[in-house]
Amino acid sequence: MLGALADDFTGATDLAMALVARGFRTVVSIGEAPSSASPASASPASADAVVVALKTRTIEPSQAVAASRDALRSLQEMGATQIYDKYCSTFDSTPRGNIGPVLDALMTDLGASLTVVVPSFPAAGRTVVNGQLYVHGTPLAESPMRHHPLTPMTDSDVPRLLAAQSSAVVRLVTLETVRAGVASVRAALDRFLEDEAVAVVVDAESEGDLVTIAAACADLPLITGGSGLALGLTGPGAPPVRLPARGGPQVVLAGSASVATMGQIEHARSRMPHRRLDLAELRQDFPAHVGSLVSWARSSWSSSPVLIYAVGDPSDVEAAVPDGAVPASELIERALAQLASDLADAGCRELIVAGGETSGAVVSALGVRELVIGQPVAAGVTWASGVSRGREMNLLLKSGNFGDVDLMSAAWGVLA
Ligand SMILES: Nc1ncnc2c1ncn2[C@@H]1O[C@H](COP(=O)(O)OP(=O)(O)OP(=O)(O)O)[C@@H](O)[C@H]1O
Ligand SMILES: O=C(O)[C@@H](O)C(=O)CO
Repeated sequence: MLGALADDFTGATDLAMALVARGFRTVVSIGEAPSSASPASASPASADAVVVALKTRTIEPSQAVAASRDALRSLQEMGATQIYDKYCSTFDSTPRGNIGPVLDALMTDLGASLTVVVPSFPAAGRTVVNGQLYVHGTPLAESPMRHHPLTPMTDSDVPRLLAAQSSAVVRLVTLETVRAGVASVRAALDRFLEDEAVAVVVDAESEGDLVTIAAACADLPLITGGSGLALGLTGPGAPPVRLPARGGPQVVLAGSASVATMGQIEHARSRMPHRRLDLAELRQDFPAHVGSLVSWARSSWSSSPVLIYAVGDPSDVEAAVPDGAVPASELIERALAQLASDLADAGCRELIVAGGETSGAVVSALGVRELVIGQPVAAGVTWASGVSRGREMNLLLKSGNFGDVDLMSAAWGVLA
């Protein structure tokens, strides 16, 4: 069995959909290893891959390490023979972590002397050449990720980013070696082996490169990267699951401030009823503001999906927290989580959530323990289903920068 841990929930479904596409019967477990009450279609006993969805990207490094170690232990108890540490294809992190500290801890616990670091995800425009991470051809530090509210990325050099937060010796394998084939990559990795733990950043520009890298890493106890590396893995050929439409009201909750999400919000605003969360009102009377949005959604959702969002324009992002106030990110995550919970109670069984941190807050509030992966929607974006308070719900957890501009209105059609 392949055991994986993802540092956010959208990343978990991104990886799981890649594994499903490669023939793995895959279960996504929320926050911990699966229970025995998994859906029969993907019970952990019969799973070829288990992805544990964590919310560790931006928490204290020590907490991220502890949660990742717990997840590793559970995966090992379930018989995982290789571990896949999934982080963002744009290496979202701060100089303190959490990619490095988690990688260090997993290497120690697994007794791994060497691992690879492969953020590339060419289908979503993320490539690594000479250790430099590009987003649709633009260096990461010049891309909109520079202005991310929680993990602003101001350097494009993956070895340097990693070295700042990891105690492993950091090395690089360039594209030339990758293009020379599996044996060349394997030989390069072997040459880097030394007494200390070694993390090797490996260039990849195409899916063919990722297939080569995955083959060269088949024997490593730990591999790390975005979801692209999974394209080189091969499962036993389990058929994909087709989720049914659930009927009833459809809701979009967007906490992401990413450029792609803003474009999708703008597109959706001309097609569906919409409201923006008001930070001042949330600070003044949180329950009243959330309550008014619940009433508005219920009176608006009979003939169209409804959209509630946090950021429609970059100027909506709160740069500095007013003195003594709760940070905007915390308020917005709490508000969207409460809205998801109240709207599910009011009958919503189909929900799109934009943003990884946001998805973590929403899915936890819904009490969903496991996700089954259904129909793909776009690169890295998929429908999934989970049980919330005894009811099956269809959930689409969208990474901030993923999906076409019409995703918020078009994705529902994939379920029909
Ligand atoms: N107006 C705002 N001011 C400051 N922070 C905000 C504002 N609106 C939203 N946020 C916060 O920004 C963060 C966005 O992170 P989230 O992971 O949800 O989206 P993303 O980074 O675009 O997605 P992903 O991680 O999948 O790429 C959330 O914590 C959210 O609460
Ligand atoms: O790898 C990615 O880009 C996504 O799965 C993600 O983690 C964004 O939060």
